[in-house]
Amino acid sequence: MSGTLVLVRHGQSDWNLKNLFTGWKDPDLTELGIQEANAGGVALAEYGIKFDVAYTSALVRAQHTLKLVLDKVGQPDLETIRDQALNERDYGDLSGLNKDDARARWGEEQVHIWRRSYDVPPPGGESLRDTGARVWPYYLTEILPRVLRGEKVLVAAHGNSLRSLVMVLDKLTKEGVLALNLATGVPMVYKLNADSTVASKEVLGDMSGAH
Ligand SMILES: O=C(O)[C@@H](CO)OP(=O)(O)O
Repeated sequence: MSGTLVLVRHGQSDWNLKNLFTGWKDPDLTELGIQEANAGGVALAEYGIKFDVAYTSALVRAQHTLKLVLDKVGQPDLETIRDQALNERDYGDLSGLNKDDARARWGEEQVHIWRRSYDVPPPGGESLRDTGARVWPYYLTEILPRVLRGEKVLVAAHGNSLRSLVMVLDKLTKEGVLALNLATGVPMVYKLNADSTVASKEVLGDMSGAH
């Protein structure tokens, strides 16, 4: 057995609440988002884990989530590395638009394809494959080596940047990833083998609450 990788999606953001495509825009957490992040931190504290390092994106909602989780696990001063490689998928021209307005304009099916498909990019933005093309190399070169050294690594990031990672870790197909929605503030605990394959996955909470 090698190390442990914990992934957590940020809590509800102001733009999740307003039902706006967010991408690289930078809203903070709502009150509910703060509660969700705190609940994730409590779940990790009860699980009994102490981290060696944390990673997050260049966006406030993920950084704020990480801070709340680290406070709950009693490690407020943990080494933290921020990198835009872990940012949310760039939503391009959809950024800032209301998701219901987009459905009315382009149709339910087209909007679902932009939101959840593997390789269809929203206009001017990144597909999940494009997002994975920056998340996965960052994971392989920066995060995975530390896990393989036996460290316990926490990553606080975003719905789609984490979907691109979970797709590979869980060996999901292009079709399988369509149905993957990550809940906000619910930690996913992966134990990795020395060859970097997944030995076990545990979800510390209810995955039904995606925004
Ligand atoms: O707006 C976004 O950036 C994301 C995450 O909230 O939305 P979606 O659920 O469409 O991937």
